[in-house]
Amino acid sequence: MIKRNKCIANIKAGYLFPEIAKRRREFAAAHPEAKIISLGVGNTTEPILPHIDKGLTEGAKRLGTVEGYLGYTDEGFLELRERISKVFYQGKFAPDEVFISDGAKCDIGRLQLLFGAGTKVAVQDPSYPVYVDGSVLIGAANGWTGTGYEGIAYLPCTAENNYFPDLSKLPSDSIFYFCSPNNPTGAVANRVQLTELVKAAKEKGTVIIFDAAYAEYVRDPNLPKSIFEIEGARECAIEVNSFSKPAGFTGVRLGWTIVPKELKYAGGESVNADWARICGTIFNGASNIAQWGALAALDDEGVKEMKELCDFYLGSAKLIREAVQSLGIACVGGDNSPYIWARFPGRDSWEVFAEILEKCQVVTTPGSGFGPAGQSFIRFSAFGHRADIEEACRRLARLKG
Ligand SMILES: Cc1ncc(COP(=O)(O)O)c(/C=N/[C@@H](CCC(=O)O)C(=O)O)c1O
Repeated sequence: MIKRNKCIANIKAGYLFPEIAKRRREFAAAHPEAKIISLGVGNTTEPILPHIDKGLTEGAKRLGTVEGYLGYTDEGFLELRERISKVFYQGKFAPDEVFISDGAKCDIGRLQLLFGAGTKVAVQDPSYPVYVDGSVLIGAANGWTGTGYEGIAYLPCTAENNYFPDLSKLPSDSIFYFCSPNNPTGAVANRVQLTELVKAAKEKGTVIIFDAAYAEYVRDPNLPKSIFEIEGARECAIEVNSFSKPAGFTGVRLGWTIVPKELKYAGGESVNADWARICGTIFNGASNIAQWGALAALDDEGVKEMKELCDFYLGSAKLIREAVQSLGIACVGGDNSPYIWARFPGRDSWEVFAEILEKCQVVTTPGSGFGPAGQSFIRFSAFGHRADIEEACRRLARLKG
């Protein structure tokens, strides 16, 4: 009989968000009258705005015509790769450094293949679970020790260090997943911090995998939206990004990864060439319809619509932050990100999750699901219809006393 892949045996049962969905179903079954509101999974809820939606629908119609039909497009439409470079990176990347994908999570999973088993992995703690779970699945980390996975370097990002890690703890010759604006803390690294990060990575031979999935939520003009705003990043960083949160493409599926040609392995081989080989071998390209939608999102009208959508969710984040703060609960985030990170000192995150669900019929995300340093925190997501956000904020008052 075939033996089970030990890497899958190593991973704790249940990815975070399906576990939350399971507990929500159980609660709903026990309380059929409850009108549950989700401030949990960061899944967009608002309709795609007209100009971008027209890009998708016209793209779909094109497929029904002889002259418009397109099959496989491999690394993606040349025009889309050029426009991503122009709109987000001042044109400083050649099209063959821009890889179109079916989403940032999918690319994060595939990027693990570039570095494979036995690579040292460092993450911010807390952070998006895919970095750690993906590393365990590929064999770059081992079993659960009770507080974390063996082989992962967890770099705490806490109130005490203003949610920026101590880079002296960054292992050499590792890959370091860095997310800014951060999921779940909402912290955005400033230019000085990212400059320190690039300097440390180059000194240590570390590759930064910079996850910029929430970059379009940054509203402070002094805060960087990309690691490539920092001198020297081309030699030590890969950037992953997505249309999910700025355009509402969580179900449409369209992301991209930037792999600069300057990025080399220890032996001088090209990481960009290997990424092209991996994508060409196990990925048959993003949907053409999604790519036409992304092209619409990147013209002047589409860029305006993405800003409008992000502003809408940021408005909801502000309401949640005010509601949580009015309870005397310390929290961060929500100003340049759609997540609020609230601290419940001395409490177990899953217990607070259960209390909020019980008392308020509101689903949240327990901070411990993002890593050991997330214990005693709760993440509130601003992705919801405004009426639901307002109702959830009213209900949170039940936590008083
Ligand atoms: C830092 C970060 N990077 C990538 C993604 C997913 O991007 P896409 O695969 O492009 O939709 C996400 C999505 N996160 C949501 C959805 C959950 C999930 O993707 O597993 C959440 O944290 O609630 C993310 O937070």
